[in-house]
Amino acid sequence: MTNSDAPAVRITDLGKTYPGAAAPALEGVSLSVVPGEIVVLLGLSGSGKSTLLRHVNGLETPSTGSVVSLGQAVPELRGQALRALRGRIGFIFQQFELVGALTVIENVLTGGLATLRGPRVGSLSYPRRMREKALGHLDRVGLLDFAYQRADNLSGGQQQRVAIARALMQDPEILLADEPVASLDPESSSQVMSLIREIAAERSLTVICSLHQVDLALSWGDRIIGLRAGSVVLDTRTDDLTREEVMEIYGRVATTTSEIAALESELAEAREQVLTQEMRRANARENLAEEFANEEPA
Ligand SMILES: Nc1ncnc2c1ncn2[C@@H]1O[C@H](COP(=O)(O)OP(=O)(O)OP(=O)(O)O)[C@@H](O)[C@H]1O
Repeated sequence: MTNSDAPAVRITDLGKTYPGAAAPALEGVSLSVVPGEIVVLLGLSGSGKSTLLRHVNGLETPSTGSVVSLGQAVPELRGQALRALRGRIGFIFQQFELVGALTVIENVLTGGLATLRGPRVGSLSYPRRMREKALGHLDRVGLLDFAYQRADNLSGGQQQRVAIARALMQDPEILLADEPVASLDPESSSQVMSLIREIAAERSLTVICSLHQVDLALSWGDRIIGLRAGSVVLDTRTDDLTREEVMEIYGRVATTTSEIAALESELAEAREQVLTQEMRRANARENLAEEFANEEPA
């Protein structure tokens, strides 16, 4: 195998059981993702999508099996080596994870912090070349005019575009997206998903994205990986995949429109619960970040 044939991600027999959990979050998961591929993870809430994504950049450690990202055995990496790998893998979250009290450009600049030493306060404390790069990314996501506004003045769709610009500051080779449009309205969702696809094509990025929307997954991804209770139950290119085949991921055969509608309303409810929990966590994180930013130097 030449280097260019090497998978961007190779996962072999991955298992993950969280401490104290009655059942594994992942079990026997094996898959390879080739460079430039756009993969969607689909499955009910709790099926293991986030856990799988978080193994790709070492945010989780496997209980069994192996994860190789960009040629490196992720669970074996520590310290600087792990940080260096994470620098090559961008991550976009459902709740954007911006610091609302900071300006848009400062949020984007934090994406390049790993390359600098010491803390930075205010966009002018970053090198000029980084500010220019950040403005370029903001231009690419259509938000140049918003660069000096507070991030929390922007709509959800705009905030997610800022998060994309922030991820681009890392010059990532892989982009992981954990339900990036779950909290957006349909129009903003479609703008954000189109933007991710366009940017992935421009930069030959490998993308692994978890979604809840079956139709979006079918029209957007090159390949769908379906998870049910931590195991892969479908792994197929989207070209000749039908909606009914995809619905089988959800553990029952949904052939009629009303069955699909019932299942989707169940999904929407589950999503709502997750969203509420994540909003609580995001608020807590943001309060901490603001406290930290306002702290008097010792
Ligand atoms: N940090 C954690 N500690 C303990 N259990 C966890 C942790 N994170 C996830 N789990 C459990 O692991 C299982 C898989 O969760 P995961 O978040 O990966 O699923 P998901 O498919 O991403 O769900 P959702 O669509 O709701 O985000 C669930 O049973 C969940 O409760």
